[in-house]
Amino acid sequence: MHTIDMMSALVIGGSGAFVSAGMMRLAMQTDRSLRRPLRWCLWGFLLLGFGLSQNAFTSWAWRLPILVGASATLAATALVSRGLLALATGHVVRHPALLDVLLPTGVLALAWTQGHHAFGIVFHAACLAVSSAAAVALRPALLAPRSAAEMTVAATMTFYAATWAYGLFGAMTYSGPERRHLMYVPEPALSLYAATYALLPLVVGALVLNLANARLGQRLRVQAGTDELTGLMSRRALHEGVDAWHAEVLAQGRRAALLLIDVDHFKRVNDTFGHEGGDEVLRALGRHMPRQLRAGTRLARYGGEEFLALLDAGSLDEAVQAAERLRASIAAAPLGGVPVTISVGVAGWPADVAFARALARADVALYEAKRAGRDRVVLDVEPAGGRRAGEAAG
Ligand SMILES: Nc1nc2c(ncn2[C@@H]2O[C@H](COP(=O)(O)OP(=O)(O)OP(=O)(O)O)[C@@H](O)[C@H]2O)c(=O)[nH]1
Repeated sequence: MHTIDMMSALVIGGSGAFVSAGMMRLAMQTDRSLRRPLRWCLWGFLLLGFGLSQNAFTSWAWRLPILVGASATLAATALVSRGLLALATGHVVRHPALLDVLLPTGVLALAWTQGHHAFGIVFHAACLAVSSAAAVALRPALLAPRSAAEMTVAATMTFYAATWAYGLFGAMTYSGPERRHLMYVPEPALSLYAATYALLPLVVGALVLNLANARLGQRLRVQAGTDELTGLMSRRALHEGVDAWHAEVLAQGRRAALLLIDVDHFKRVNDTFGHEGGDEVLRALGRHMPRQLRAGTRLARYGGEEFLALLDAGSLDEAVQAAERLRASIAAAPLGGVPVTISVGVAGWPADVAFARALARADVALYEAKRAGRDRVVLDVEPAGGRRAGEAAG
């Protein structure tokens, strides 16, 4: 009865592994960057499907299929673990993937010559070693997961390692006749094992896809939050956290200030040095400006040659001084081989004022700086009774 359960499990598990291999093939087409780990999983599932199904269908009298099935299962565990590890933690195992296939086959072939009991023990010990190594490597994903997918993968690998540990115990204490299906756990646990191994290829396949999706989403989020040319925060990323940042600064009893920064006569830079030369200046600004501003300042590329810095300062004067230091440092040294200057509009962002309103005030101040001759910093004075930007600082 249990033997038939095990055979059904091998058929179901084998089919599931082949379906999972197909899913890996499809996923590889959607995203090239994850091709390598997905390819390892694809080969792993193919081997697993082959190993499980040929064990279900070959004659009971043959012992060789047991060796082949065991080698395929062990190699599959190593390959899929390698893929899961790369997807969950970014850690890439260095040795060639072929070793994951050849090494288990060699070890098991040696053990096979020592009879079924020794073989069962070595097989379980090897599977336990491979799956435990993966579970240990995935520990960060279990203890401090960045996504539910990561945590589920780590939990599944831990569970999988535990099943091999119990299997090893079963193989070591087993003293009956040779079993064909390699599972030497006591009879009552056999059905549970059958169900587990029937479901596992599909569960792990779904997890691999989930993890690949999470990786992809993470990469897209980073890409969306980063300006491609300068490596600074994108306008969208700056907008996302802006209100929380404002509340935090005010809660600390500090002033929030906006520095709207625009490169002067940038059209001339492009006209003289070409668009590529202009891009190089923007890249150099992306490297230079964060070094000049205090750590923790949120700096984004806001438009073509326009940048926005969110500053927390003790006073608006302090913010103006920071802007002035930035302006002077850029005027003093050519960036990307091109001498450029910047104009900066500074505005305070008081409590109960919307971000858009504070930004509009910084824009007015920037306009004043341009109008007054560029290469300067102008502080906007929040209109009280209609005072205009530039009057206080100009
Ligand atoms: N190379 C390069 N140029 C850009 C990029 N984005 C915008 N620009 C150029 O920046 C220039 C901005 O020109 P304007 O808005 O007229 O201003 P300006 O020449 O800097 O003059 P002022 O701002 O008045 O000092 C335009 O020529 C845009 O084509 C970019 O990503 N790379």
